[in-house]
Amino acid sequence: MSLELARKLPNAKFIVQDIDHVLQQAPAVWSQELPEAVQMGHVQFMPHDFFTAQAIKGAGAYLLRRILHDWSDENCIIILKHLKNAMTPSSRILIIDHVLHPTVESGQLKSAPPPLPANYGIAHMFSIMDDLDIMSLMNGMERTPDQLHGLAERAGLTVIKIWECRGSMHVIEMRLPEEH
Ligand SMILES: C[S@@+](CC[C@H](N)C(=O)[O-])C[C@H]1O[C@@H](n2cnc3c(N)ncnc32)[C@H](O)[C@@H]1O
Repeated sequence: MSLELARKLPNAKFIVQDIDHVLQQAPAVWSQELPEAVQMGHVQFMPHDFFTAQAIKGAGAYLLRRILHDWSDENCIIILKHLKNAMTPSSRILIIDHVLHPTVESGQLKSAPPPLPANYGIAHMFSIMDDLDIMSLMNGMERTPDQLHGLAERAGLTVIKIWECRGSMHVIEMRLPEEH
């Protein structure tokens, strides 16, 4: 996803993190797909275990695409707390995952008009199937807006907005809570 964003945002800087043996494949892909970003130093590759402290402090955005759905709540809270400790007030975490839309409305997602169920019924099937897949494969889960708010709260963060996208994956924006 960073590669596609780098195409759209040619002046942005990206630091791609993953566990070492996975990350080793990234430079060749970027060099082939977007060599100008590599040549201009707009992308760096940094091995990182997200269960350890985040070395990049005060990034504009920490992007987690299809990461949290692999993990239990307890592990997600560890991942989020490490990011929280690296954030400044202008930083945000952008989580890209399926967001489960309850059939009885969520209040935080746009509902289908009656008589359809609030989540458009079968149109939401893929997210629910993905929820079952990820539970059986990884002991993970897709989450409802309330569950995402719960994770944020337990990690000491705030969900600012769930950005609804045309597909079934949405962008959940979290920030540090405002100081009072
Ligand atoms: C479902 S893939 C998502 C990859 C990518 N974000 C995407 O959207 O295509 C999950 C990624 O998490 C990485 N990962 C797993 N455990 C990790 C850890 N402890 N620290 C950092 N990355 C990890 C995997 O290597 C894999 O690349």
